[in-house]
Amino acid sequence: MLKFAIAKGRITKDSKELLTCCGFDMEEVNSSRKLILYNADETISLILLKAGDIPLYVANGAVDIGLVGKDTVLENDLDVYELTELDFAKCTLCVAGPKEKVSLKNGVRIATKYPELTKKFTKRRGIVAEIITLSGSIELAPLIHLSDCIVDLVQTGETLRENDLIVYEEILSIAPMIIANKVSYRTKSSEVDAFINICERFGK
Ligand SMILES: Nc1ncnc2c1ncn2[C@@H]1O[C@H](COP(=O)(O)OP(=O)(O)OP(=O)(O)O)[C@@H](O)[C@H]1O
Ligand SMILES: O=P(O)(O)OC[C@H]1O[C@H](OP(=O)(O)OP(=O)(O)O)[C@H](O)[C@@H]1O
Repeated sequence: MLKFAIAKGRITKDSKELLTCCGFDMEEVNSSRKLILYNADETISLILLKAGDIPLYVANGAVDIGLVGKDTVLENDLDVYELTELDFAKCTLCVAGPKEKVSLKNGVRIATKYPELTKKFTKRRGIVAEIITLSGSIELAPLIHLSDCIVDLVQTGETLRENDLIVYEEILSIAPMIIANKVSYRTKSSEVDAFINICERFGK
């Protein structure tokens, strides 16, 4: 049986077609409080986790594969295979801030859920920033002067618009991706390949 981790919430909803095709009952996926569910022919177990924990579960082999945003994979930088990127729920990791533009210079205060990616970005820029790590509602930080600007995901741009913020710069394109445990990839190769085929068919 293939152990497949997915984040509860947004990604699960966006992956409805894929999960249905794998034989999962979406009503059960969306309403059950169970954290492990099985598909119809019991070939795949679905492990429901917080997005940020998935790379760790995959890296240590507690699960075989995971469907998780590229942002989370890069932020955690663990030893997993990055197998394929899917073509839905795309967004962009951006630097954003108040309309009266703040310059990205030494000492700039950046709020983010992505401290490692932000560190890499500021290093590439040759600046030393104060990185403020938050776990949500990132757009709030510059509004109440906790930070000067933010590094966060932008999809429709609605959250920025409604909070009078603008994109300063795009850092990285983000899409959901499939990651695999390195041992599982060898020992369960036919199951993993079959699963990837379904993902690529339904993730486009
Ligand atoms: N606005 C968005 N548009 C498209 N994809 C997004 C968007 N926001 C997040 N994602 C993707 O979905 C993944 C999970 O995001 P989600 O907001 O559901 O969880 P989280 O913020 O990591 O945790 P939680 O909301 O459970 O505290 C992200 O890692 C990212 O890849
Ligand atoms: O461009 P948009 O379509 O408005 O999407 C962008 C928003 O979506 C994500 O937030 P999420 O919904 O995960 O909320 P949280 O980070 O506050 O938990 C992201 O962190 C942005 O705030």
